[in-house]
Amino acid sequence: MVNVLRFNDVTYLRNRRPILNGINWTVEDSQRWVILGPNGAGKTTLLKLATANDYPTTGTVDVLEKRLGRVDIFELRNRLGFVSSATARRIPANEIVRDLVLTAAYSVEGRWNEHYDDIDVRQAERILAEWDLGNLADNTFGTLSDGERKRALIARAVMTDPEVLLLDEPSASLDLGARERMLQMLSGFAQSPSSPAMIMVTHHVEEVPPGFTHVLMLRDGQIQAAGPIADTLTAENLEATFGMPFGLTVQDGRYAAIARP
Ligand SMILES: Nc1ncnc2c1ncn2[C@@H]1O[C@H](COP(=O)(O)OP(=O)(O)OP(=O)(O)O)[C@@H](O)[C@H]1O
Repeated sequence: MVNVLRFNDVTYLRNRRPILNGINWTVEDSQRWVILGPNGAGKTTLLKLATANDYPTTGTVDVLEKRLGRVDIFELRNRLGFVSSATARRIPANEIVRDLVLTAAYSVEGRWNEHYDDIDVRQAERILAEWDLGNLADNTFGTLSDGERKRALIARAVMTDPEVLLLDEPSASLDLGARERMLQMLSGFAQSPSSPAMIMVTHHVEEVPPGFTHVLMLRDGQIQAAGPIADTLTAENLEATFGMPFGLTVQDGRYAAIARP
């Protein structure tokens, strides 16, 4: 067992305001975590620390057993897969989908004159098929729908065989069909024993893919609840996290929450 993340008493202050406060959190390599919380709770900030894109004000963050502040963060980031809405903005509109995935193995965006090994080409084709992008492989990134772009970015992130895959709101802004397709794929990926640890931020319990094992519920920079999803994703904890009462149902591993009058 490897601890892919360990936050020890982490505080993150901006303008003397605690954006994260007293965070203690450990993620093991077999676990798939959902981070749930309202707007402004600190979810993206938590991911910034987990992806070695910032440092805690106090406390310690270990990523893949390396302490932030004592390790070459560029080397560390190469071992992580991270997809957020900012990732999409960095991709040129004329980038071909196949190249977008293939070039991840060579840490570049935009294909120049690299020579690609057969093994990487085969892996890219397999991943494109796995994320239902086979028919779109020759299209440019700019012509893809939002849902297709998100799948393409996840495919690019998994191309490098990351040791942890972090996703910031992968289902946001998708239509019902695209969201359900995304959830099915994330669920399948989460349930594969060969997949890396996963951490996914969302605002909605309806977007929790079956197969995710743990949930961390955040409000005002503090953990309201964290642990195995079956015990932790409860109506009581949702009320504590979102500040209003909910009725919560679970069917076939899918959650749904409706506000109680
Ligand atoms: N660099 C910064 N300087 C000042 N305030 C910041 C900074 N980064 C984040 N914040 C504030 O910290 C709070 C948490 O922000 P964060 O983006 O982490 O929340 P979030 O849970 O991801 O929200 P959302 O769901 O709306 O994306 C917000 O009130 C935000 O305005």
